[in-house]
Amino acid sequence: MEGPPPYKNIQQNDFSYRKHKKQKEEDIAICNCKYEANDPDSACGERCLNVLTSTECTPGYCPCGDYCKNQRFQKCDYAKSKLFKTEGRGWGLLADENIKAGQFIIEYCGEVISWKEARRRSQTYENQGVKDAFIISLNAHESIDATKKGSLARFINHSCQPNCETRKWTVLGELRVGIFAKQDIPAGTELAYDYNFEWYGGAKVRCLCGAACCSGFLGAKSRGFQEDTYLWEDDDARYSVDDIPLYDSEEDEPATNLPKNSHSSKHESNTEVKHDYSMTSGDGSASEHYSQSTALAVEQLGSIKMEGIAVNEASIEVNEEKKLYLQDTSQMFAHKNAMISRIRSNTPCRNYHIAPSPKPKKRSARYRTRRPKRLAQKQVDAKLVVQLLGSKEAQEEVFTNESFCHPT
Ligand SMILES: C[S@@+](CC[C@H](N)C(=O)[O-])C[C@H]1O[C@@H](n2cnc3c(N)ncnc32)[C@H](O)[C@@H]1O
Repeated sequence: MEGPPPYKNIQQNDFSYRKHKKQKEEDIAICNCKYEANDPDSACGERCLNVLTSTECTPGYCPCGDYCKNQRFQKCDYAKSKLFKTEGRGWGLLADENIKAGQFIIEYCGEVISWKEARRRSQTYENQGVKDAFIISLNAHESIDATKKGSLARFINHSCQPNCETRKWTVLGELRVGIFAKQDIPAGTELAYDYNFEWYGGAKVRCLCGAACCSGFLGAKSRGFQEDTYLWEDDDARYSVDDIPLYDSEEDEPATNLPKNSHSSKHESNTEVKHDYSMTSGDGSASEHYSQSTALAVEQLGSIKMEGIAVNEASIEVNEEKKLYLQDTSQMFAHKNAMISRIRSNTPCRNYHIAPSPKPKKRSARYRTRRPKRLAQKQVDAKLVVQLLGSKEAQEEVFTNESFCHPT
């Protein structure tokens, strides 16, 4: 049987992009554990101060010496696992022994690269037709790319009901990502964790994890995905109100009868919506592009494709919005390891459309309201209206102004 596409197996992160941090002696965390032969947990077990802060003990500094059990990343203290071919999800990893809840299974190794480099690479991989995503976020500034160099952890698939999870540990001054068991895992079971996949555009990949609670697509819970899905619904022809006149039924009041303040508030809200930047999918059909392609992806907001009119005026504000979005995103990444998705600038799915806007107002697409009814001039028979009006003053007022509203 044909194996997975070639990659270099590594058991420690690769630091070609930058040097490994040099830990200063004063920064080394030393626990106060004391090894006792009759208590195996005494040598840096659950109660070890370093374990409690997800920091590995530094060899030569740990009071337990060779008995220290808190050097699992450094010693590649992995659970046994093996590769297997899945149905529809490429390769996967199986537990090759019984694994206990909480056990360290394997490190997610790869090349440590900057966030910017991750973006650049993901675009390159996309262009090269790499189908699977292997870049995960390490912190707000860096990512781990296991595409060309990585450990077996790169084969662990996503599940919406996972038996594993990622955890970050500090090892010799550097942050590292480990895969840990969330529950007891019997030998022969597929290992899976929740990718927290960040979707920023491109094909929506069907999730084939098979869990009852499956969210349907990789990244379905991510902000980008949800906004995109929301906007697609908003643009659905069923919700279009472009051709609906100002008032819809006989019971509706004509605009001329509306109290002044209510008219102005209506106008205000219209203005607000008009000023809103609507980012909409240029081609709705792309949202239904349930591709099986799973090329790895890093967001590419820098290459936003703007279509429509009034782009110039709007662009400053859009950049603001973009900045906020990026800030949000990096903050999110500071808290979790996310498999990263990319905007594919060449897919129709992500054609941002900037609505014409005389004076832009900052509002998130998330809060975007439906497009307002068009303020069409209703043709009014003024004389008829006047006859129906009660007061003389009103009649005079209307006759005086009749020329303004009567059709000519
Ligand atoms: C880190 S790789 C996992 C290993 C990959 N299966 C392989 O053959 O190399 C992530 C990729 O695996 C696929 N994948 C993982 N979990 C999946 C799932 N639940 N449903 C569909 N595809 C999945 C997607 O293509 C994703 O981009």
